[in-house]
Amino acid sequence: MLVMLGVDRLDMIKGIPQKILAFEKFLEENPNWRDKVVLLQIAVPTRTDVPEYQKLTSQVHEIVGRINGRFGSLTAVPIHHLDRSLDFHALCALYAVTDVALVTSLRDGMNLVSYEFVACQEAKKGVLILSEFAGAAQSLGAGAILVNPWNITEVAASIAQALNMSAEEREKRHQHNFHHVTKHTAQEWAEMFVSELNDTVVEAQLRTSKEPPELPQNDAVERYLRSGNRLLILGFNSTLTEPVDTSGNRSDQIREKNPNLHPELKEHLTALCNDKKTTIVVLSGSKSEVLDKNFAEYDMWLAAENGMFLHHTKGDWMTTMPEHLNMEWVDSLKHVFEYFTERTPRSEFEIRTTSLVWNYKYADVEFGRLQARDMLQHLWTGPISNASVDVVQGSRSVEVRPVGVTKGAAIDRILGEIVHNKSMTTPIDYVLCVGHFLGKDEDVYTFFEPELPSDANMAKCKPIDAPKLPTEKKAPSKLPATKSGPKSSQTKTPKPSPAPDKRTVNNHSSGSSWRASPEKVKEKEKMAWSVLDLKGDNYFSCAVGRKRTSARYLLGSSDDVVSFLSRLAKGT
Ligand SMILES: O=P(O)(O)OC[C@H]1O[C@H](O[C@H]2O[C@H](CO)[C@@H](O)[C@H](O)[C@H]2O)[C@H](O)[C@@H](O)[C@@H]1O
Repeated sequence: MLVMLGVDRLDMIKGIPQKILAFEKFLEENPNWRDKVVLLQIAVPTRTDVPEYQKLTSQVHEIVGRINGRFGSLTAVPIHHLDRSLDFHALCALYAVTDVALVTSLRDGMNLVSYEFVACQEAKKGVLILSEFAGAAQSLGAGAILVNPWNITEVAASIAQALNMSAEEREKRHQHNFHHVTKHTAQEWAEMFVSELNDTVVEAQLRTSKEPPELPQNDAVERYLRSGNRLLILGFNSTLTEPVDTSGNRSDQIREKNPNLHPELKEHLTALCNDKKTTIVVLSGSKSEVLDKNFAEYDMWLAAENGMFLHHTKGDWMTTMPEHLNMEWVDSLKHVFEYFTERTPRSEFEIRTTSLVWNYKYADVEFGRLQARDMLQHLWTGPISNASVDVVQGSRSVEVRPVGVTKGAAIDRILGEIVHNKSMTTPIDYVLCVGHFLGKDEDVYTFFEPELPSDANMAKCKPIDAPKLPTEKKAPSKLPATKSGPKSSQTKTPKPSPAPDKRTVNNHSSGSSWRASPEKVKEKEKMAWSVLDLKGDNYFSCAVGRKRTSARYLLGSSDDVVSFLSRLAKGT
């Protein structure tokens, strides 16, 4: 005898009459199954004093009675209907012995029963028939048989399909759902929720914070000249690139897809890169190929895809990606990005190794914004509703990346690698961090935030209670002997691949891995911290072309960045 199970509050939205009627139709059409399957319906009483609910109870009892009368025999009753709840252990036991669970909600926010059923089915690998109108259909839909509960014929056919399903197919479907239920736990949800909540706090602070002042260029140049070990972190797009017309006018002029390095920067950048006391890192969202194309000739560090890939222009690319970066969501999102790219003239869609980016910089601004709004709605209610991803909305773009991929999160690892590679023993005492970064990536500004500058006016311009990392980045009295540190074994070039998690080879023993072991990463991060001796006045974070920012200062455009860098290079 196979067991089918329904567990619902006895409520109109649960579609209990529809479920029982579908079961009746199934028995009608499949006489061979009579006496071989039983439907156990636990109908937990609710709002029993409300006449509509009393009516529903009578209606259900009447249908159950009729069906049992019609298909029952001396030895078997097709439906066991219980107007009661069960204690949790009994319920779990019941879930575990069930062959087919039947959820026919006409409307349901989520439907916990489907998750509980899947969680208890590790041994049995039963089938879940699930209403497409239950929220759970979004996450368990791929493993379940989805039905429209109003369509009695369809539900009856699905019951037949479930009962006759081969063991292999049951296993496959179960594994899909079991993986989902065990991976996306309440703990994971809570972490994501808190992280999103924190983001909204940061965004709100940015909205209410005062506009920072212009970069005090004279002071920044003077301090640069007086310091012994400088670190310059530069963004790429709209920071070091030639200005482009993004007025949103409808023009069909042909333009390069990727922006190019500002033509007036070359000479100054060369001079800065050749200065032994200066280390330059271009930290960009762009792919490694784009950065190589623009910066290969300079003696500097390139950090592509928001710091997930790193190399010195004379060395090989390596990854700084966290071990378990999940990119499973990419495939289900691609078609959404394609859909909006096709329908938004002059918008672009880029698949990076660690993110998907839709950019409407060159499209009609108003139309682009409307499309972006629709796209976000589409994303949130569909493919990413259960994925650990961040949707990063720019002024003219939408990006999706795994949670935790930000420039600020990567900088620790980048610094560790640079300090180790250069065998740096003099503390870094000057940091300039300039970019036209997305809000999410502004964490790179706060990463370096040391003590507040002595200037009282400056202090006022800082966002109140902005989230801060340790208040001062200071070297211990003794610097580590970095020269004897282990040599990096990361020696491969990142190749564009749609599924980076598949190529995170961690073959330390062979020495061919291009991901450092967690121990090595930690060691290098520690090293980075120990060579930072940054006083507030020697720290210049600067947002380009933005007004609301957590950076200390502003510059208007990439033209201003070039002119400032030329002053640093010339020492004027
Ligand atoms: O990472 P970078 O190379 O330094 O560039 C910064 C970001 O540039 C792009 O975003 C900017 O342009 C978008 C399109 O106009 C706009 O929506 C966003 O607000 C800007 O920040 C790029 O899309 C990002 O991936 C870069 O991180």
